[in-house]
Amino acid sequence: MSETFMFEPTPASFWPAPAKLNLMLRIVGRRPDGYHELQTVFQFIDRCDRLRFEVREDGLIRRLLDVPGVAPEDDLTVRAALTLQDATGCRLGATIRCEKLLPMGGGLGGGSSDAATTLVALNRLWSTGLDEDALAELALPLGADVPVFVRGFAAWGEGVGERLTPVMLPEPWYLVLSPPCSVSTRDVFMHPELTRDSVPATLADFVAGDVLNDCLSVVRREYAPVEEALEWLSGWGGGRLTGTGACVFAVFEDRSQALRALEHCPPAMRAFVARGLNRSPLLAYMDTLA
Ligand SMILES: C[C@](O)(CO)[C@H](O)COP(=O)(O)OP(=O)(O)OC[C@H]1O[C@@H](n2ccc(N)nc2=O)[C@H](O)[C@@H]1O
Ligand SMILES: Nc1ncnc2c1ncn2[C@@H]1O[C@H](COP(=O)(O)OP(=O)(O)OP(=O)(O)O)[C@@H](O)[C@H]1O
Repeated sequence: MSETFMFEPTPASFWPAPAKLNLMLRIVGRRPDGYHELQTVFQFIDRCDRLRFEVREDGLIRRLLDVPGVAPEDDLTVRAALTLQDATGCRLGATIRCEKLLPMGGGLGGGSSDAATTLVALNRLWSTGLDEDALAELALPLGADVPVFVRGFAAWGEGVGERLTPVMLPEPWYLVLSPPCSVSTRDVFMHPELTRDSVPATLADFVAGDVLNDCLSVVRREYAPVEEALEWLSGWGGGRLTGTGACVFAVFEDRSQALRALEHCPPAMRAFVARGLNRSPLLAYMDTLA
């Protein structure tokens, strides 16, 4: 059996930073600043990074655990905390402990979600009192995926992912494969052969089964492990790419079917089973603090 990591509930003392899946992704244009205009459907899954925050009186922002290959000043949790300090003039600081369980460069949005959880958590712990719209505005410059994690609802996304319309979707089980490679979002968006002029779709098209991801052909050509994962999933009803990859996923109506597929997963492939969620575990965690 492959190396697997099953879902473990996030202990109550941790702030969760859940992963997302892009259930479809169309690239419908390019802005003058080079960013691409997208249409996408975001849904959360119940697999999360785990964060803890300690408020400091000295105003400093400190990171407790290293994220491999990411300098402290580039860490999205640190940048999110500094952004909130700047925006509010808050003189408090924080020590941030971020336990990474989500693969990096996987298209699961782990770094973006860490940033969103930091904004939401420190806004509460520092009593800075920003509302959701203000936090989402601070979120966007940190990354195109950060606003959806701040808002916490499965969404139809347009623009660069900041124009979000909440959607209620089925909440199936997913088998997520994490191929042994990291895909740079920037490299995929820079690729000369990327499709950039897809005909815009509607949410109704998605619901009717149009689950195209325009990054797929470039990513499967450039990254052999992604291609291998997709080939394997073709025997289980077919796989899809999330974001720019590298992770791919298949959809199952119930958990036991997903677990059966997981048991047959090739040994070299890291994989896990997760539940689709229309409401983020971050919001559920906030409910427990009320
Ligand atoms: C592919 C998605 O994950 C889909 O949800 C997101 O659009 C990417 O979001 P993200 O990782 O937060 O991306 P960012 O950190 O904002 O951008 C990384 C790089 O990807 C390119 N980029 C990103 C998003 C976008 N709509 N067009 C782009 O061209 C830009 O070159 C940018 O420098
Ligand atoms: N706390 C963090 N956790 C993960 N990555 C971080 C963090 N801070 C900065 N980064 C940088 O952000 C990059 C993207 O990380 P992330 O794990 O979000 O990728 P991703 O899942 O492909 O995201 P997306 O789907 O949003 O493109 C990393 O390669 C890393 O350089």
